[in-house]
Amino acid sequence: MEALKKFDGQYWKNLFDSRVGKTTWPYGSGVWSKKEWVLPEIDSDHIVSAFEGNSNLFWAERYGKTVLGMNDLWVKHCGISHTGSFKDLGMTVLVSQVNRLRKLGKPVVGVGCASTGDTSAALSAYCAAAGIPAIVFLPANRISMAQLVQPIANGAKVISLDTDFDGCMQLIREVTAELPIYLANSLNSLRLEGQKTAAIEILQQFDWEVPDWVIVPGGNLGNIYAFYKGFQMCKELGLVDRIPRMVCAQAQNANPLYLHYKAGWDTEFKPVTAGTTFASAIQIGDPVSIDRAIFALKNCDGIVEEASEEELMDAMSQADLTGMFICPHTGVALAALIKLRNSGVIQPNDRTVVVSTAHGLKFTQSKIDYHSNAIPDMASRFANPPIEVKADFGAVMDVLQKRVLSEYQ
Ligand SMILES: Cc1ncc(COP(=O)(O)O)c(C=O)c1O
Ligand SMILES: N[C@@H](CCOP(=O)(O)O)C(=O)O
Repeated sequence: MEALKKFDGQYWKNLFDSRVGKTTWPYGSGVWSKKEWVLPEIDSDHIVSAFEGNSNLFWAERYGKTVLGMNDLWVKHCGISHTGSFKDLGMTVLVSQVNRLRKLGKPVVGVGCASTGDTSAALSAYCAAAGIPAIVFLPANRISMAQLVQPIANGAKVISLDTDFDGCMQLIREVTAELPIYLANSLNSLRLEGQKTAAIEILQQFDWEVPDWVIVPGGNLGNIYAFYKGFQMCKELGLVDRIPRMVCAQAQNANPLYLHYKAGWDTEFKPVTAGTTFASAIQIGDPVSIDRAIFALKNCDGIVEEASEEELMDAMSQADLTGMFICPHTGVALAALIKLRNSGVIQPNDRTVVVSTAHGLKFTQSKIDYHSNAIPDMASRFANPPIEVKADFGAVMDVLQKRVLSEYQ
């Protein structure tokens, strides 16, 4: 920070703005366009990048106005990315550093992680791009098919374990303590250095105006800290004069941070056994970045909210009906927003950013189940199942009359 403070806020804003929309290596990446703040000393030739970042900050006009009575609701689509989740932002940094270490002759034989599906996808892709062996520990039958196929296709060693994510995490920590395999989960701060650029990017996309709220779905809890760090650096280095309040949103079935927040922060943190949730990538009971998350939330006057399965699926489905195609984790964040709007904590004119963490196409089975009304004990209020019609002109006209034209009469 001392070195960065030699330049003023305007210098950094001009530098970062000058790199947007260019392809100059490596600054065309949203992460590496902030290289001086991320990993300044790495040689550009050692960087492994898919030009990640620079993701769409989408004005959710229809959803905001019709569902929440809000004018200034935005969705930061971090999941519209190389491997379909925000993990690319951190993985480019971690794998670049490993690439550098290997080029310097350090004994790193491979990189390993435990994963609920997105970290493994990102690790496998970046390692494959650099020719570095990747080893991923996955909880058997707990991740989506689209997520599972990603490391398989990218040539990683996929170890499917008969345990949950927390069990996989425990094992990978033990294994990497014994073998020269580099640990790629978010307790490695290189990951967070990359992920923090999404926060800087939000400020940049708002022309360095600070939103009132940023809502982030939380699981292993690295990302909420990464966002805090990005915002805080912008404040400390003079690019903005305040930071937003943040909300960490958890699934009710995997809510250890929420329980800790409700208990008043000062009690001892108790991990939980995470239950099944459609937001499967945040089915985590013993988050590795718990201390960082608490630090971040305390320092931004943050809030933790939770969402039931029905609330998160309804929120996701209703958002999809306004043209988005979001993942269930983003549904958790939107459900938290609905609660905070209803309780008056978030005001109609507050500028609010919901962080969308993965692409909806990775979680199509949950959408199919919802729209087929196939989820037990769920009303699926926004289900839109296909209408099966005989291939006959009269039958088709009949259906259109009843299901389409009648709505306009
Ligand atoms: C899609 C998705 N959303 C949210 C999260 C939560 O991020 P974090 O683990 O950094 O809290 C994860 C991973 O945990 C994820 O894969
Ligand atoms: N959702 C994550 C869980 C692991 O998180 P990490 O950020 O610590 O790697 C995943 O996709 O694996």
